[in-house]
Amino acid sequence: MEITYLSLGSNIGNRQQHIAAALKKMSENNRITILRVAPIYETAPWGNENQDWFLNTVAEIETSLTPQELLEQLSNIETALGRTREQHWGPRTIDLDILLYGQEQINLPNLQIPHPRMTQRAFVLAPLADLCPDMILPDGQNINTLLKKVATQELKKI
Ligand SMILES: Nc1nc2nc(S)n(CCO)c2c(=O)[nH]1
Repeated sequence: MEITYLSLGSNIGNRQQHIAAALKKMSENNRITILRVAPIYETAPWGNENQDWFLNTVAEIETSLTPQELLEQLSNIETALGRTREQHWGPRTIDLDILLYGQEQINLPNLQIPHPRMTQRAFVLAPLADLCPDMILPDGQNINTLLKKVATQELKKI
């Protein structure tokens, strides 16, 4: 069993409901145990600023699924909740990203762990730091140092 951190985000429709529904579907998988969920943040859109603000949080889970199996389960949940992949980095009903899978470092065409952009994103680092204030990433970076670097990205706890 590995301790895994997931990013959840939504910026279409009832954003809080989409996040709650995704967590519920995860909890219904008997190979996933949700241990803790960070506070939810309202966050400025990153990457493509020309879209609505998101709600984001991070969930800490324990899973016996392999990283690839977990990715597949998360994709199934996104589809079940009406995710359509129109625009890259565009609006979405729900987005589930694997941030960390234990201390593993994975680099496959369809799966990079730790998430390659997580250190650039306040909407990931802030809730992750709520759960793990002294986290050191597998490559040795300190979460508090990283948080300072993204301090200009707007977000607020709801
Ligand atoms: N604030 C914010 N900006 C984002 N840009 C992208 S892409 N995404 C989707 C996650 O990759 C988000 C997000 O979840 N939150």
